[in-house]
Amino acid sequence: MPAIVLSGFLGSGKTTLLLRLLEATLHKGLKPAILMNELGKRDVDGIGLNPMGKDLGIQKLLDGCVCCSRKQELAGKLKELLLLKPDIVFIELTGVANPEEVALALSEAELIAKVKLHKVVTVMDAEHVLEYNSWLDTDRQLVRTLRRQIETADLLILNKVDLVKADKLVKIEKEIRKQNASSLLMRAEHSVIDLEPILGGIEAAQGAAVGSRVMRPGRSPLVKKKDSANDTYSATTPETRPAPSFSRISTISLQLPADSSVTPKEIEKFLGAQGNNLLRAKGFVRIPRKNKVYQLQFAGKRVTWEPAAYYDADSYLVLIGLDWNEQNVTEAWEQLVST
Ligand SMILES: Nc1nc2c(ncn2[C@@H]2O[C@H](COP(=O)(O)OP(=O)(O)OP(=O)(O)O)[C@@H](O)[C@H]2O)c(=O)[nH]1
Repeated sequence: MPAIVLSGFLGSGKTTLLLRLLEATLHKGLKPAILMNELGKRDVDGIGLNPMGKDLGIQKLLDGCVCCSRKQELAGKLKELLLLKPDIVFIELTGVANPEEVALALSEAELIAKVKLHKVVTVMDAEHVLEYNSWLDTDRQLVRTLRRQIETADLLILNKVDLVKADKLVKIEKEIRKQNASSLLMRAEHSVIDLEPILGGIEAAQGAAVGSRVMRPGRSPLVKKKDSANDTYSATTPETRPAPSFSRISTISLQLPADSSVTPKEIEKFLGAQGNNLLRAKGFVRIPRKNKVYQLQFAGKRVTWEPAAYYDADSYLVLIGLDWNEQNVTEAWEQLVST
């Protein structure tokens, strides 16, 4: 089973790309499966993920990162997907995952004969990709991870170009090229791109015709040692392992009572009050005045509300933050929803 790994910082457009890839895969008459990893305790992205009305094989790994705390579960989830006999599996990582870790996990003994890494795709938010160094400078591990996402990708997608002026795009591309000079770099709005560079060759995947590939090592000395027998990186020697992806990120799940009269504006103000500590927020909120559920997205410091007719249960938000005081955030939320 060929695997395509989707990486990229929180909110850059991975799920948006995943939806396009799923549609394209189905159009080709291929059967996709999905492994979604979310940092938060509750799923948001996987809800309503049924492109072209199809229910797809999907496994979710919540509440942690498949590259570290949930790593042991990766093999089990992939094996469950294999039982569905898909032609391809898409693995959407959390925004703070180092794709190298997943590549290593795929080369472990129990998976190596069954799952082959086909492509690593990294999606970048054009509006913020150059700011991460200064914005996240308290977490050097995280900054390193974001560099590795770029350095090790086979394909780089500079997404959200609608939010950036043309001359700045050229500057961003130059900076990206310093980190990865050779991989295909494409501009995109809402992750619309020619998908052939990602999906090309998958037709031949049935019967394991797509060969294993070696992950781009990039320029970092962290992962270099290749297991020549298997043409993959060795996951056995500790000194060759990539550094952990991040250190000071944590998530909070917040509940909104059914009878709450909190307005979208108040929620936006609450999110804004978290400043640079808040990296990402998403969830579902019923707005009583409209008697409708909306999906809230806070990504790259922008908030959007989309009607979510496919979701009709409790209101909740998942927040991902860096270096924050979880208790303060939770208390501020409780105060907001109780007034
Ligand atoms: N303006 C603009 N918004 C975009 C674009 N691509 C995606 N978005 C929006 O950005 C938000 C985050 O997109 P997702 O696809 O969920 O991002 P993600 O990388 O999967 O997010 P996480 O998995 O939470 O890290 C959503 O509100 C998208 O609609 C784009 O090109 N331009």
